[in-house]
Amino acid sequence: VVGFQPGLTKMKLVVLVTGANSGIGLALCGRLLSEVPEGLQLCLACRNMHRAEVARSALLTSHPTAHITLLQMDTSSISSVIKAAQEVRLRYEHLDYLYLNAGIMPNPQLDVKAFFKGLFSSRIISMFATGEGILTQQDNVTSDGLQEVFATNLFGHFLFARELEPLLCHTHRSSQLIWTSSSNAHRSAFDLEDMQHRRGTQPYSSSKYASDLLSLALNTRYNKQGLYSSVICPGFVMTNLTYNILPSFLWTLLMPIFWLIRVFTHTFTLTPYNGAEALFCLFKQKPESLDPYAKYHSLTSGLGKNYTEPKKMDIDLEMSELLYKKLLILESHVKKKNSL
Ligand SMILES: NC(=O)C1=CN([C@@H]2O[C@H](COP(=O)(O)OP(=O)(O)OC[C@H]3O[C@@H](n4cnc5c(N)ncnc54)[C@H](OP(=O)(O)O)[C@@H]3O)[C@@H](O)[C@H]2O)C=CC1
Ligand SMILES: CC(C)CCC[C@@H](C)[C@H]1CC[C@H]2C3=CC[C@H]4[C@H](C)C(=O)CC[C@]4(C)[C@H]3CC[C@]12C
Repeated sequence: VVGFQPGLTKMKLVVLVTGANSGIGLALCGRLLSEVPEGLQLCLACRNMHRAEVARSALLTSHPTAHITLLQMDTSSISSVIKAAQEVRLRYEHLDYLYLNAGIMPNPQLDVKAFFKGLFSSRIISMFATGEGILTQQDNVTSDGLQEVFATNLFGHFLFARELEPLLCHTHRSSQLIWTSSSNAHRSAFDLEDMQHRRGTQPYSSSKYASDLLSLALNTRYNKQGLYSSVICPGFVMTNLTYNILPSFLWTLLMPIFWLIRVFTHTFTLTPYNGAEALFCLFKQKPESLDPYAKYHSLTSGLGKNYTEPKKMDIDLEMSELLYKKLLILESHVKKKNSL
């Protein structure tokens, strides 16, 4: 196990970040290490170990005394998630922070007509802030027979957190689950009868809305056991996830315009460092003080100042409970199928 030192977990805060080898996840790791250089046992959970090694080396270059371990996990694969959770249970007695950040938006398509229509409507600011109604994706099916976006962004994380329950639930010590959701999460894209979004063209929005609902249900279930869940939106950030939407030369041309747009909507955080603001902010908050109905947004002002703002989500308890029950049924189904 790369960088693993038994006994270390007793003194340090244990933080595990999924999708930690690039973008917002990697930026968060850098920010956490700058905040608590010595007091952190950081575990980077990544599907690609080569990229994980590169990320670990980069973090160690800027934080040479940091304790960083790696964990192989593909959140879209049931067996990989179960195996990774087993490994975490062997390594640690307790997890203080579990950042559920890995995510995909495969084959994104910009609806150019809807975009230009939106440009000349009153929806313009919200269109830029959320991307609502102008982006579609083409989903795939995993070898477990699940929709890939649902499996990667939501279900793999759900299963992982459930498998880590003994490390997350303690009456004398609190733990935090922090989901990287999105302002692109919309109720209209989500259907309880089709929670994997097999039929629609907005699996990304659906999976993020599901994570907002799930976070609420987790709070209902687990707060008494010291586990708190919250969701954040990093804003619009230039990362591998968004580069795919347009050709790279167009992004370069658009950059000055994006800096200008930031004057009107602070949601254009643009860099992974800025996007990680809300994730970093929640690290410093008492979980009991957080609002389970709020999404915490990373925002960057026209002058480049970062801050975090909570906004009420369009979710309700009844729907969150129904989703939770459906996820439990799917969990027992996939475990049975994998003979677990
Ligand atoms: N960029 C943006 O504007 C926004 C991003 N977000 C969310 O932020 C999160 C981070 O994305 P971002 O940093 O932008 O994009 P990146 O593509 O840079 O990061 C995504 C991370 O998730 C990992 N990942 C993807 N699929 C899997 C998988 N099956 N198993 C394990 N890890 C996986 C990637 O690993 P690998 O290198 O192996 O692909 C990578 O480390 C995502 O959840 C995204 O939805 C939310 C709102 C806006
Ligand atoms: C001149 C045009 C071709 C410029 C098109 C710009 C759009 C491609 C982008 C404008 C706003 C962007 C987004 C906003 C919200 C993001 C959301 C929070 C998320 O989770 C994923 C990515 C976004 C939808 C992002 C995607 C690109 C834009 C629509």
